[in-house]
Amino acid sequence: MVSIGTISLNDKYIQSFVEKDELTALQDFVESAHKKIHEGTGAGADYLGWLNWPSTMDDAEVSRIEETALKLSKDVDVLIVIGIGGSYLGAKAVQDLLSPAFGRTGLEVVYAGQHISGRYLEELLAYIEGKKVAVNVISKSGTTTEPAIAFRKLKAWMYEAYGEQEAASRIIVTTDESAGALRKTADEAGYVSFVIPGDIGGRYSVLTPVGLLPLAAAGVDIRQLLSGAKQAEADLISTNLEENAAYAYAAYRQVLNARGYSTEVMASFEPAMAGMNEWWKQLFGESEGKQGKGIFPASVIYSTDLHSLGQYLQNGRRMLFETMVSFTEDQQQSQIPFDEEDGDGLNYLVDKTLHEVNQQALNATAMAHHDGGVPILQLEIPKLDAHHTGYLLYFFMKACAMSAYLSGVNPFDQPGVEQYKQNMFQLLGKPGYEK
Ligand SMILES: O=P(O)(O)OC[C@H]1O[C@](O)(CO)[C@@H](O)[C@@H]1O
Repeated sequence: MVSIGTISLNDKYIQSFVEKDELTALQDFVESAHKKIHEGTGAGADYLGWLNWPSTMDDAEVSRIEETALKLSKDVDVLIVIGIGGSYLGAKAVQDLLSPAFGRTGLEVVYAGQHISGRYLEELLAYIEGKKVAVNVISKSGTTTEPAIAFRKLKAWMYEAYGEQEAASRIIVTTDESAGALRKTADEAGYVSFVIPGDIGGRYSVLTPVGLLPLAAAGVDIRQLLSGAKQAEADLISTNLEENAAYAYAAYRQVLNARGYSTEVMASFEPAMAGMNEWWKQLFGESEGKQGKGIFPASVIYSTDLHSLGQYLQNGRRMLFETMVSFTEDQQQSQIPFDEEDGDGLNYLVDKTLHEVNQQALNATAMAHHDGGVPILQLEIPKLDAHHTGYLLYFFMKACAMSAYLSGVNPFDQPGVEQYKQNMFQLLGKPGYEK
């Protein structure tokens, strides 16, 4: 168990697969990768801005985000966040994790520009008819096709619905400080704008205005989110694998990968984690999947997926390891009621809460999958709130940088994402892409 700091790494169900020596053998490599991260001596060092971001973010900018969100909450029914990949996954992940599943009150935050579905966009346009709408378009380049199409359509709708001046006051741009098509548009049209720091890539940008503005608009306490990340920044500094759970997680991943466990399944027993799983998949998938290397990131929500993928996890091809994320505190104390007839035979559980039952489901699944040949890492988080969510985000970013450097790749580029774009531009006849 590596438990210095807020998140503990429980390695109980890994010990029969990995010898302690295998992990400690990586200690020197961890130290060298740590230098790459902290001294900026590795590949992609121009994109290390996220490392000290929680402790250095300008407080006045946090206030400006909060003020903009407050104004939106008074003037607007629906905020449409337009972006793809790292431009929206973090905000959606945190919003889904921290907002109630039902009966969300206040400003509604919805997403567009993550795909080219005409059906989705037309349904969205029909949905916002008669509502007070604002748009936050998020794109560093401003030319990514999917969000650019969504923005063009929504902008046209807004100019038609509100007229030029009011529509412009309802558009907020988050983009590069000085470069790119969207910066030019924002400056020319006089849109309110926020800056994506030049040294922070999309998938590491959730704690910048990219994630913070939509989250503040959705009612998330962004100062608590940042305070958790700041604590993680301070905690996850040791190079000792016995003291730094993020580095131990990264090192275990690489040991397992070397043993042929090439797929990692992120598993949670909390359905609100589904969005976080998607954010995590982009973070690790884009950071590590290159040069023919990388652990394939997959995800499940249990118990739901125990009744779809559970069979495969238990008895299928043995190239999987699981990372189970759980929250320790029972925040709801939701009881199972007594039933006189006990037709379902559940009366034996009446003195237990759903949290306790769910925790035993996790233990039972971990035991079963372990016995079926699946190594399991367990990340234990004390509580599900904004502070601990901020901690978790930073934990994964730090672990990802370490893991990618350990595997010998640049954690901060994504050259492979271009290939489909080139083909698509050629097929669509974009000028300049004829060949
Ligand atoms: O912000 P942009 O330029 O629209 O790019 C969107 C996304 O595309 C990527 O560059 C590649 O998937 C991500 O890192 C980024 O979040």
